Amino acid sequence: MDSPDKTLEVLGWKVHFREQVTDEEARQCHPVRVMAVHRGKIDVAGAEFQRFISPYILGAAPSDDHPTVGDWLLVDRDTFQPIRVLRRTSLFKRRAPGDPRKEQMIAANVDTLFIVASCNQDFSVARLERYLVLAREVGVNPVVVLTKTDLTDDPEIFAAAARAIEPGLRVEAVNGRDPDSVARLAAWCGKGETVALLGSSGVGKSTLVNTLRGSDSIATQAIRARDGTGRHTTTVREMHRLDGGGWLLDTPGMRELQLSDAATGISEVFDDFIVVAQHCRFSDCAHGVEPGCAVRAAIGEGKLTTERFDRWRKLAAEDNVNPSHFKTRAPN
Ligand SMILES: Nc1nc2c(ncn2[C@@H]2O[C@H](COP(=O)(O)OP(=O)(O)OP(=O)(O)O)[C@@H](O)[C@H]2O)c(=O)[nH]1
Ligand SMILES: [Zn+2]
Repeated sequence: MDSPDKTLEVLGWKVHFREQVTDEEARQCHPVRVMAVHRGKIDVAGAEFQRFISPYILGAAPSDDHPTVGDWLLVDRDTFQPIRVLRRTSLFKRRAPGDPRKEQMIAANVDTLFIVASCNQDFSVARLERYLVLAREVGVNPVVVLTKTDLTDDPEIFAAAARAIEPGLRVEAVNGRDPDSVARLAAWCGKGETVALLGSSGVGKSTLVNTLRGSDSIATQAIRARDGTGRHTTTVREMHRLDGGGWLLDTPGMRELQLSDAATGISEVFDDFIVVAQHCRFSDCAHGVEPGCAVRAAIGEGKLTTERFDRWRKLAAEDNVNPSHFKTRAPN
């Protein structure tokens, strides 16, 4: 597969996937992307076709990878039987409702995660930090999107607070209803790029999706009018085409995602604390009243802030799967 087909590129085919395909597989298989997952069948698109096929990989154990929306899959050229799932760039998953031991896959191969918040009283740095931790865990590039700029006199105050969370964090402020304003997000929504959105209820995710899609096909209004709760529900797991040539993954589970075992993500978002804490006198320092605490010292010198320290501690405490990661070194 030396020159990936243009059609595949439109679907999001990248070097990362092409490199995984052996010469023999290239002769015997088609790479296809899972566009939608239905009960008992998946909708896949390849270089010159789109069709429903069986989701079952012959000989796969229940614990093996099975295809989810966004996945790249190799299928037999003649039978369209799925052969294997290509290694993902990112995977959103959650504990299965009703069975915490099981994991449920939500979406694969998302390039960019739009973390959506609004420029009003709902804005919360702590919440943004939680979503950033999640993005790190999943392996997607996070972009903070601040909506409702038209409802505030000074969106820059919100943007500055978001940018202060970590160096280099991309923050874009938009009026979600205005296509010209939402065009700021075009860089991440171009040909073959896959995006997903996260954010709390009412921040403007559906509005943004509609503007990005250039249509009103995820109609907030109709659903709202019917159930009156203001809740918007998407019922199928599928990829949606964006105006700019990209893809949007907006599956039901996506919006309900919670932080679960975000240990790795927390240490990346708070790596400045982790680095300083390595200089605490005691390896199990709780950064409270211990003598020789480097974290307290850095806060005293104004190098670290109390606000972030509190958020770090809070997030770490919530991570009940692996509470020990608040300590910065493994116990000897
Ligand atoms: N003025 C203004 N209103 C907006 C903007 N974005 C969204 N809204 C409005 O805010 C309300 C909530 O927007 P939605 O797009 O439904 O929010 P959501 O995040 O999808 O909410 P859930 O479906 O509950 O998750 C709607 O009345 C939108 O019209 C914006 O940028 N400016
Ligand atoms: Zn300490």
